[in-house]
Amino acid sequence: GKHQWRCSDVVFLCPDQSTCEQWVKAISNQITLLTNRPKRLLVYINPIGGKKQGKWIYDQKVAPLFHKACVSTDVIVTERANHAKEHLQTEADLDKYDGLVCVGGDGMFSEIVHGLVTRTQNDNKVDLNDPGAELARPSLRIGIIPAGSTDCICFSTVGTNDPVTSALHIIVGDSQPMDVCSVHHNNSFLRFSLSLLGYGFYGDVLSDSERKRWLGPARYDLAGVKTFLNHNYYEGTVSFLPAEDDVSSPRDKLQCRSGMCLPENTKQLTSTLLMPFSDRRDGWKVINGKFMAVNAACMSCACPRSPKGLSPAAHLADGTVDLILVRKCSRIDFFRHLLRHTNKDDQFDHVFVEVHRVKKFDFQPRNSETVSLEDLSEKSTFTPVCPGPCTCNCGSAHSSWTCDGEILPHIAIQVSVQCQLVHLFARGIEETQEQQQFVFEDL
Ligand SMILES: Nc1ncnc2c1ncn2[C@@H]1O[C@H](COP(=O)(O)OP(=O)(O)OP(=O)(O)O)[C@@H](O)[C@H]1O
Ligand SMILES: CCCCCCCCCCCCC/C=C/[C@@H](O)[C@H](CO)NC(C)=O
Ligand SMILES: [Ca+2]
Repeated sequence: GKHQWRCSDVVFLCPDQSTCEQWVKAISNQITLLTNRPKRLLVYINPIGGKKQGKWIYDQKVAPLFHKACVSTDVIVTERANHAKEHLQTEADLDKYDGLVCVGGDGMFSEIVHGLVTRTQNDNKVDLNDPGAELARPSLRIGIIPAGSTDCICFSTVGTNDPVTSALHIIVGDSQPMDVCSVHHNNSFLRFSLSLLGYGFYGDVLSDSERKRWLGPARYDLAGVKTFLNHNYYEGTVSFLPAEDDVSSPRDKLQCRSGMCLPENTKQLTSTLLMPFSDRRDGWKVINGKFMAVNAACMSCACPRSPKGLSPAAHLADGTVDLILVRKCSRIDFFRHLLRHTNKDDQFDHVFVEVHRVKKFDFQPRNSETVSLEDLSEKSTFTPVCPGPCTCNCGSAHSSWTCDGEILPHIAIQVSVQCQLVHLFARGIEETQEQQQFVFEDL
């Protein structure tokens, strides 16, 4: 139930010992032939993510399963932020492994993706600072054992944040391609975004919640209430290159399900992704406005707090990102919109909300960009950074971007989707039995 997998024992009865041994040998041989199953994994554990249970979860729930399945592991418990990233970038002997495992939350997974992807670009002499560069794809898959606060990437790719389920997807060698957004400031690479890139409301929530990390996962609730009460809006210009209209839409109610976002099914969607960078302004649209939030969801961003996610129909591996613009509105309207993140109502069905499926977008804050995080760091996000003296929540304030829970050092950014850049040990969210039954009856 609820996308959770469990181990189960199957008892085979046979007449004698030698038949039994033959069966065991035959089964072992068959399993050895399954080349998609990893045999050797490099595991990184973040001991301080979420409720600080990462090490316990791995030792108690995951390691025994890997042992049973004859998967050997090298385990590194991180000692500081960026430990895993730096190890992957410079030291790790990646040829020894069939995959990586991340025990932690979205921030820890982001570290591992940054380490692996940067290492792959260095090995292939690809310049990450070039926004038009075609990035090389890493050969190793990554498994996520959820042990964070939000675990959005695990939830959006598996349908649950359950360590045993994730361990079993790793053991059976599932493979799910995943889009990654690259974020640049001018010609300088800032970060990759794997789940939510958010300016305005979510940027402010994340800036504030980082100061409350000692509260654990509850920091998001407290920061959320505070940010909501502040009710800030921000002015800026969003320019974007839309995906082809006839392919799919963020409002088509077609949720990304297992098998949908496989390479053979997404050729049509990705065929025009490799356009020369000089042509980038052809077909672009520009929107100026006052925004409560500018959100870019590379995947649905489903998580326990928002079971359908910020963009329920976003696809994991179609080479697009859903750009959600929430314009200035009343507090009560914004509350209605936020509430719909948590229930089944359509969060885009408001006049002040628009959503676009795009391949690339730029954001430019009003008053042009000379503001960087260094300029902002001394000032609280809740004190508007205005050109002149100001005490109200006026539109000349700047927010900051949250990128998978990290704050970006710049506000003017350029974003492009790197189609299927990484692969996870996952298979996408499977239809539940009731959903399958429903489709069958419909047919
Ligand atoms: N040993 C460590 N000490 C301090 N920080 C660490 C350590 N190992 C990793 N980190 C950092 O901790 C940050 C948060 O970790 P993680 O994402 O696992 O948990 P979370 O923030 O609680 O969950 P979520 O991202 O799902 O909301 C990561 O950005 C990572 O860089
Ligand atoms: C009136 C009730 C309002 C409740 C609104 C709840 C909406 C929660 C939506 C959370 C979306 C999370 C998307 C994932 C983001 C992650 O990248 C990041 C790091 O883990 N986590 C957060 C919380 O930003
Ligand atoms: Ca996508």
